Amino acid sequence: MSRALGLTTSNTGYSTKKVQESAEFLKSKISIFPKIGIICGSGLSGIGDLVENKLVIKYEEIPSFVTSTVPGHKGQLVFGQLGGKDVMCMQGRFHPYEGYEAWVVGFPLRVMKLLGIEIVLITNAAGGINEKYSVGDFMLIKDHISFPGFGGFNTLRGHNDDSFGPRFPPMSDAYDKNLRQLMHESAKEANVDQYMRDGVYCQVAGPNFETIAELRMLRTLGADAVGMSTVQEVVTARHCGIRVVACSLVTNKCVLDYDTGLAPNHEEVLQTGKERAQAMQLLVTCFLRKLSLS
Ligand SMILES: O=P(O)(O)O[C@H]1O[C@H](CO)[C@@H](O)[C@H]1O
Ligand SMILES: Nc1nc2[nH]cnc2c(=O)[nH]1
Repeated sequence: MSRALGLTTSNTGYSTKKVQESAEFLKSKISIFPKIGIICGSGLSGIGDLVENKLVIKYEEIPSFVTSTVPGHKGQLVFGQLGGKDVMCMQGRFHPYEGYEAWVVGFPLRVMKLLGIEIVLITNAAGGINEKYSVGDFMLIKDHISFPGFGGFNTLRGHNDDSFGPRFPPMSDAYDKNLRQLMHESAKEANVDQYMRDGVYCQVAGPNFETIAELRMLRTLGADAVGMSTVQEVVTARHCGIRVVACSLVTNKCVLDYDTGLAPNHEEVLQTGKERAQAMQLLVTCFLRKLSLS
């Protein structure tokens, strides 16, 4: 245990040895090395079900992978083809509120890097703060705010392995402009562009949903949607040079007024995921088809 800056932690950060062990294990199982990673958000694991010629590897089989404890997250990697591209798909992610250290949450992205992943497509379920958003809309993430990050819950905290990336990586270009453009074009082609928004994702620690006062504060700060994931994955990916495109599904409208009697719940989140699964799958498949790899 160490005590620094008022934060008590046993976190020593990423262990390159552990990342290498995970990557070596996966390399021994696969014969095709994809360049695209996909992360399925809550209720969106159907994207992984569409993968063809599947090789499924449960997280508990992979050295140093933890398990997904949240309903709607299957907890397995799927290798195969989607939209004509070789992909590695995470059906289930790790969240800070599950009790995992920040580096554990971002760990799979380092493993992706060693496997040769160049682009990661991240999805999540989020509550819509922007009053123009409707349930079922997609929000292409153009930027983020991370409250856990501000509080020191940073995936890059601890020893920096320079072979992955610099000590102080920029995040001004976290969400790749060209990939966002391609996602918009894909939305047109998939005929879902009327649901497509561009916005700022705000990560909170969870697992409780926000109070009304908190949501009003997030709105004032410029957040368009709120969730409990994604940022540790994005920061880890960008640190080691993986390009990122990320899309939220607005699964519920955040309640910003008192006395409505309305309250969010995870069942509603999963239900919207179910209802919008096909549209999200179409969008992702279209994007992959249009993507040209170097
Ligand atoms: O971000 P994903 O994993 O999609 O899940 C979102 O949905 C859950 C809440 O219903 C939280 O875990 C939140 O982060
Ligand atoms: N924090 C948070 N996460 C979510 N995930 C899906 N909806 C929500 C929400 O309203 N708030």
